[in-house]
Amino acid sequence: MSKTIIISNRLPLQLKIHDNSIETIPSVGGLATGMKSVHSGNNSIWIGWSGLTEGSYEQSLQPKINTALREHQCVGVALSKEDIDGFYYGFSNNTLWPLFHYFMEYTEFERSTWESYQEVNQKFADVVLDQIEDGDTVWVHDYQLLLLPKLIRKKRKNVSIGFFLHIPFPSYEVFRTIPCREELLEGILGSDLIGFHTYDYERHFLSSVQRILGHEISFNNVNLENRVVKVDSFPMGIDYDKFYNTAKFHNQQSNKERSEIQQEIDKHLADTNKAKLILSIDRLDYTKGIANRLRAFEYFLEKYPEFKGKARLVMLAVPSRSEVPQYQRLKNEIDQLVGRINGKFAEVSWTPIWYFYRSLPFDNLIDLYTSSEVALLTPIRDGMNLVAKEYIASKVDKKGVLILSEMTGASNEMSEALIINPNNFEEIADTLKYALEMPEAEQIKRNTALQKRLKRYNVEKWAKDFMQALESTKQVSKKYAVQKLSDTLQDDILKAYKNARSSILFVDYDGTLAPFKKNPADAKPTEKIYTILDQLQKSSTTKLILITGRDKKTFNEWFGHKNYTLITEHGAWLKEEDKDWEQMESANNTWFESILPVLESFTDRTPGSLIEEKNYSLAWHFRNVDPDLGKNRANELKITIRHLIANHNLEILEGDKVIEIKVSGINKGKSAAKMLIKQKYDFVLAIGDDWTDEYMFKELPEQTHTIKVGLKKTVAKYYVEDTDQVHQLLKDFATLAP
Ligand SMILES: O=P(O)(O)OC[C@H]1O[C@H](O[C@H]2O[C@H](CO)[C@@H](O)[C@H](O)[C@H]2O)[C@H](O)[C@@H](O)[C@@H]1O
Ligand SMILES: O=c1ccn([C@@H]2O[C@H](COP(=O)(O)OP(=O)(O)O)[C@@H](O)[C@H]2O)c(=O)[nH]1
Repeated sequence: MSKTIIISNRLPLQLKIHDNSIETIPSVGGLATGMKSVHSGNNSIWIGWSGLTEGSYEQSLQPKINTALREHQCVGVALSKEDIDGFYYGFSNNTLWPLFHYFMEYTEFERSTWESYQEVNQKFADVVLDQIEDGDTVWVHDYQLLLLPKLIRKKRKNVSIGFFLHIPFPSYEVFRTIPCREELLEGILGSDLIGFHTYDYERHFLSSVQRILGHEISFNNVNLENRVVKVDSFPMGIDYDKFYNTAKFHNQQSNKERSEIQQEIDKHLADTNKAKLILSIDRLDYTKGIANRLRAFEYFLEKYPEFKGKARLVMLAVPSRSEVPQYQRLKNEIDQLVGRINGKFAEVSWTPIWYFYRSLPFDNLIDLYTSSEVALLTPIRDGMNLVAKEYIASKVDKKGVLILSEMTGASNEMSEALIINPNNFEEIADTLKYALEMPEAEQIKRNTALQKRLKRYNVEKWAKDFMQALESTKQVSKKYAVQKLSDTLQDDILKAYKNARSSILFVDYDGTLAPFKKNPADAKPTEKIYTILDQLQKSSTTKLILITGRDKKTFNEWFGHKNYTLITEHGAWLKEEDKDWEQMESANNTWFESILPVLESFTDRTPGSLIEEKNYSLAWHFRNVDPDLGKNRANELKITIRHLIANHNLEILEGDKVIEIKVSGINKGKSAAKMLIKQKYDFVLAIGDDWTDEYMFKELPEQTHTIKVGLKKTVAKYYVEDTDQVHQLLKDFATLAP
């Protein structure tokens, strides 16, 4: 039975060793609770780091550790202290974390931590590969494991791989600054489905993939040579019922049953001078805007002194990544700020800030959520921010006001909150005043709408949606109605070829025999290509035809000395084996003088584009142009030359990143069909990769074996993954050739 494998840096439980016995502490974070529905039953395992470093405990404890993990269907990845320093504190949290949150000034690139990151991703891959079987589904989580999807796919082709990023994906302009940008993108693209919290992160990712790796994007699909990767947004939810029901339960508790913290808060509430509580909860992280929040609160008290003694900030900062220098500096800054502000404003019966630097158990979090009139969450950047959602879910009476930074992923879905720019103190101060004075009816109205949405799209729904989308990515090739050329199908085709008395093979060049190069002139045939073609050419019963959009001159240079049959410029020219070139279609190029100046003006203002002049056609290439600009200019070009095309009886062919203008009625389909009139063949095969080859696939007789290179929209019957597979196929033909 196939299983699901969840992989994240941290496991849903952390291990601690006390006097040779092992304590398992369940993780309370959103991910652990959210994945409960996926990580249940006997058919799922969770792979991650247990929190223990190699060498920090007696080796004899290892079996006990494994058993403790196994009881929770977990498998540990053993990491050393050096791994944690390089991979976790180093590359993950000193490079990727600040860069992805737009803190470029904190981002350090170090060769050694990058190496450690690669090694640890490989360690994760080794454990996964040990556990995985064909047909399994894998869900990889977060920025610590960006290389993992590719490492798994390299070894296991028949598994479904999903990846979800919990933090923002930055804009291309920021992402491009990282030296190992290609490796990171290629690592993620090992997946079948890539998920983000918001559409913005999704489009930033797609833009980087398009600009850095040059892959074609259609809607939210990345078209790789051999696969389609789906990219989508899935805003993570929370376990709504857990927060709501616990808060409800707390509200019903008697004084004695209540927690110590709650009793302290109750005392405060009973005070005649009770101040309204403004809550903030976050890990102590520079992305959370804690220092800004304190300064904004100070400004608020200065601007609206009437709130002195009437409002109090309760700030819970959870210790985090304390080995990273930026976090240590931030801790000092916050300690000082809290001290200064409290010193400046405190009165005998009131201090403006209650500051806790620790983590609190779940029940105490609920106490804070239910007792605070306002939540003030001001991250400078935050992938989602689950605290915002938890605060609203805990408001059983629907009273309370959420002030939320527009830089959080959560703000996209929580428009009924008071949304602020965390850098605008004026706005924060005014919004705080508005929140503290908001009529109850308005609070209830806003929170009713928010709760409804949070309850519906809870974390279980989020996980289910992701898994369903991953399942449906398997259907993509079905959508294109083209079948993968499996080993069995290939054997059938080879058998038919072997039995045929005469065969004809139409083989396209660029993207089929030779992979694309930045400069078309560089895509020269290799020795390997010549060897395969030479072998095929030897067969007395096979006619091999190279059919291309390229110009006669180039093909003559590359293949003129061979005896292959060549068709160039889509069918304008034909060279049959050792004969001379002959014109296949009557064509002229007198129209060049009207079109060339237009193409030149487009080339001048479109950096990276170039014109290819053939005998009877002109091609405008934009492979090396910024992808958006290229697309826009190509559309503009088509409109600009529309009337010229009509006047000269020309037509436009759209290839892969190329617009070609040529005499109407010449195409690969027509010329291939002409070759079949000359002689009868009982085996016909056509293979090509782009739009111009579709003419062949359409025009050739129904029984033709039509093969597309790459999984793209096509009328061909089968597809192969890449040029390597084409080489292999042609080699097999050559071996069988009579
Ligand atoms: O494991 P740590 O280094 O201690 O960090 C804790 C987690 O922080 C990050 O959380 C993110 O995920 C949340 C849920 O999707 C999201 O709401 C938040 O905005 C993110 O910052 C990190 O992504 C996790 O991997 C860490 O475990
Ligand atoms: O003492 C605490 C404070 C917070 N949290 C939890 O930590 C998570 C913080 O998630 P968020 O998305 O807000 O930010 P992150 O820390 O993941 O960047 C929330 O689920 C909180 O309930 C916790 O478990 N203990």
